[in-house]
Amino acid sequence: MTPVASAAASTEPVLQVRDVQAHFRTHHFGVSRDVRAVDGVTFDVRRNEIYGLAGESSSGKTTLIKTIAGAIKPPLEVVGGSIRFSFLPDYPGLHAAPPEVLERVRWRHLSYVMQGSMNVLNPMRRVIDTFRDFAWRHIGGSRRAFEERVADHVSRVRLDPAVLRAYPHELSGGMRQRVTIALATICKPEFIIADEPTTALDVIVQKDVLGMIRGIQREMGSSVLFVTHDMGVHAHLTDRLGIMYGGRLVEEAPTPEVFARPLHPYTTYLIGSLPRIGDDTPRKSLEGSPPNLADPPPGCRFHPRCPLAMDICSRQVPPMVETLPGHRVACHAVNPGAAA
Ligand SMILES: Nc1ncnc2c1ncn2[C@@H]1O[C@H](COP(=O)(O)OP(=O)(O)OP(=O)(O)O)[C@@H](O)[C@H]1O
Repeated sequence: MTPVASAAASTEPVLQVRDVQAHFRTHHFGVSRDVRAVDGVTFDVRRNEIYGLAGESSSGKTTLIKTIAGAIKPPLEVVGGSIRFSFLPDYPGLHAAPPEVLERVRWRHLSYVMQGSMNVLNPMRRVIDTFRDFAWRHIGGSRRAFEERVADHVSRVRLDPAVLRAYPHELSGGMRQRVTIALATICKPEFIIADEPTTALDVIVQKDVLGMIRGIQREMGSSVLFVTHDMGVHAHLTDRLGIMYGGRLVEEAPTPEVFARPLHPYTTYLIGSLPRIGDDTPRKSLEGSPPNLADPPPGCRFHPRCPLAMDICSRQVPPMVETLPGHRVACHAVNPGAAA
């Protein structure tokens, strides 16, 4: 693997998401339902950075990355916006690209690490066969040279190359997750999408796997879109962080800035609810429940739960404003007059 200079993340976007809307649309017995799971999301992921997406359950994180990954199946529909990758500039999203283009792009330019490694590992086949299926056509060369490269690569994620001859069920959860990281990185893709990849692992293995993702990303200079509800993981791993609430992005900033200076009241709550060593004061809980995205509240979707809510909040959607350099937030209380 060729090391790539990796000081600060460059500002050039590899992914440009613009006003994306993805809804679950169902029609049962003459009744139509439109769940606005992703409703107007705009952000960039730059070259050589780990961009985190956070937010509580049902905020739309998984739907957003499924949409970005082109994994759109009914009832999910992309109803607006565009998702442009630098390596696929001619299509407004993977969902709009023909299958032969996707074949070319997947694993080579874009790969995934998902929760539950069994999704990608075929339980009936040895691990090496999965590597052959996904990566050989991109890497080429003789079978022997390919297998040597795979063996070398799995040792980088601290696995004994003997795992390549094993069936997935013979490996522990942590080992399987390392195998999926090795699979996702063997072709040195420019972009890696990771959805809660460590959530099912115990804390020690989780730390190890996160360190590995960071190490490989730095070395390859690739970009990672990393989704987890775990703010502690974001604090340790991501470079920039987007906070989702009710299908929308409500705040975005470099990760240390989000933790040091959260501006949106929802982000303040998320950070305030993190446990701290030596601090026994009870954590603040948030009144109310997440919005019903089939019938979301008008204006700011957070207003029914917001301690700072004003009259305008129930009437107008707050625009996302760059309130401080590199720090965007969508809140009428933080940016008074911005909606005018
Ligand atoms: N197949 C589906 N049909 C209808 N609505 C759905 C479907 N899948 C998800 N939703 C709805 O879309 C919204 C966003 O869900 P999503 O899973 O994207 O959120 P999330 O932030 O990833 O949550 P979690 O962390 O629990 O996975 C929720 O209101 C959810 O109920």
